[in-house]
Amino acid sequence: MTITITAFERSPDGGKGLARDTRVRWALEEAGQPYEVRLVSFRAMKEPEHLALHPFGQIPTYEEGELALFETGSIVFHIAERHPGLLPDEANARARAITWMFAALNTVEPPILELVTAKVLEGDKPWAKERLPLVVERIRNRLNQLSARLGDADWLDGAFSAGDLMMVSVLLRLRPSGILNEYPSLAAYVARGEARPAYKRAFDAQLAVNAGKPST
Ligand SMILES: N[C@@H](CCC(=O)N[C@@H](CSCc1ccc([N+](=O)[O-])cc1)C(=O)NCC(=O)O)C(=O)O
Repeated sequence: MTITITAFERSPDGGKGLARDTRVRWALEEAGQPYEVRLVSFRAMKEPEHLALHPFGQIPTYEEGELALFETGSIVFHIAERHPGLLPDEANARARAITWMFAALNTVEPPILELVTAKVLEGDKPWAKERLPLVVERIRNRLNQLSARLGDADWLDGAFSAGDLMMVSVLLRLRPSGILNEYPSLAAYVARGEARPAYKRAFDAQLAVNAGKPST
């Protein structure tokens, strides 16, 4: 059955991989699954048709026959469950890879999103200058812990998995801040993810959508 995802008609970053449809595109490419893309405007995302798919009026969504999903973690897990290439067959290794998916979304991404909030949404608040260093400290704490665990391994737990796909995607959000470059082993880990042919196809596909469109 045809897989259809939704993505920004025009991504604020000009389609350079930070919007979360990249994670789903990457998973589908790793799984070798063809997919269609329905582009949605910011306005359309808040209209009933899209809200029926995504209660929070966001992208991405995933449709396949009668099934409609939202939340990139859930969508990537759904793809990984049904196609080889993203989760190990061995039960314990599979469970550990899924643990790393949750760790990326629940433990590493929140402080990174706080930085985006602190800078973009709260930057003009009188207390912003006081808050920002606290946010950065929480990110550095997590990155110290993550780089200690990764050590000199290529991936978080043996072969590349959906856990790495999610962790690399989360860390990519940090790149504009420059903080990632303070952790050479994590920067190299992210670069390994970006070097994967499946990631390159996902990135190029999103960029092509935005080519020639001024970023908002
Ligand atoms: N928890 C949800 C979060 C989905 C989400 O944040 N979607 C964003 C796009 S990806 C987040 C994002 C957007 C833009 C950039 N950028 O750099 O341009 C980066 C990331 C969205 O639809 N935002 C519009 C809205 O909420 O009204 C998931 O993981 O799927």
